[in-house]
Amino acid sequence: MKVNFNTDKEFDIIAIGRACIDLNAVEYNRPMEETMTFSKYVGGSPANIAIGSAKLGLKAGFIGKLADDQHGRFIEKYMREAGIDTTNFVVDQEGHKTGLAFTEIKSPEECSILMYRQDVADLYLTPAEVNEDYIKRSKVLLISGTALSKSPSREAVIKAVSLAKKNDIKVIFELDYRPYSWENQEETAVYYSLVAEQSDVVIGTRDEYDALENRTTEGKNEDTVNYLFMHSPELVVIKHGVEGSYAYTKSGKTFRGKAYKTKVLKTFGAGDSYASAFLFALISGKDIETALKYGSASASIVVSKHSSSEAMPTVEEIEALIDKNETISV
Ligand SMILES: Nc1ncnc2c1ncn2[C@@H]1O[C@H](COP(=O)(O)OP(=O)(O)OP(=O)(O)O)[C@@H](O)[C@H]1O
Ligand SMILES: O=C(O)C[C@@H](O)[C@H](O)C(=O)CO
Repeated sequence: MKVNFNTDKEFDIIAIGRACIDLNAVEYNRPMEETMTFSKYVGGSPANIAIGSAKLGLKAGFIGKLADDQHGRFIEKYMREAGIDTTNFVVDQEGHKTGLAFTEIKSPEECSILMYRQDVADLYLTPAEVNEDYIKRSKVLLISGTALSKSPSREAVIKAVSLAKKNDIKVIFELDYRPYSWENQEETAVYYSLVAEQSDVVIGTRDEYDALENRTTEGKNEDTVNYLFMHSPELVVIKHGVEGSYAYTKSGKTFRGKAYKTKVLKTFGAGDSYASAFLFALISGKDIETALKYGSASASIVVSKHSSSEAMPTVEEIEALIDKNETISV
């Protein structure tokens, strides 16, 4: 079963949200207090997804706000050289800074991210900086949930969603829930449900859907999809870490994607690499079952490497892993 996209578009995917810096511990398998050196990469979930999908051959664009500093310029150059259209990046003129994410790798299972996101430029994107003529040129608009956490970025994203709907562009909502970005869970649930109900495809982990539904205990996938299918979504993807993922269609079908065996270095980056390859496969006309394999294989490759963005795999690497067929049974 496939998802249909508008074929006569210049861009396959335009992402909106943050493009930031990841500083990943070079000395790992220890607490960050003992890490003296970090490697710099472009980061931020929607930027990682745009980079991953461009590496797989999609034509990607980006809507976001960058700091007028060395980090902002590094991000723009890196993304442009990765083949992403960066013409709709706005450069902040009010002294806001680039978001930084320091990653701690204590062990392959124990990873955490220390975020510096006070007054970050990406959350100052305004509705006036979102351009209808740009969004109209894409098959897909990819929304990252964190961009809904503060105004004016929140309103900018809501405007982008309504422009996409007006122009018959598919809205993909990657929940990308980062609790520290939000005032409280009530607020998250309000904006997450507002955007999820208007989206065509929603992708998130079980925990993220619990945030969307404002639950304190783990919800059931069946209840989540029953709720979302009363609204716009035609496809809902729910990820369960190493236990794999499920894709549910409005027409009542369920598909399961199994995780692939790998030597895990760290766990972050899994979600972004999964989304980029899953969307690449769907937009390239592959069926949902195959798209789940692409997403899982891509994630399995990225968790074995040091970064999230730079480590995004090629189609050949993904297909080689799928062909090996060494899935994790849980
Ligand atoms: N340890 C692992 N080994 C192999 N594949 C994995 C592992 N962990 C996750 N994956 C793959 O990555 C996919 C997404 O992982 P997960 O559900 O943890 O998403 P996420 O929480 O969004 O990721 P992130 O840690 O980047 O926020 C899974 O469906 C699975 O296919
Ligand atoms: O999304 C972020 O802001 C940080 C990411 O770039 C980081 O690599 C990560 O968390 C990926 O899951």
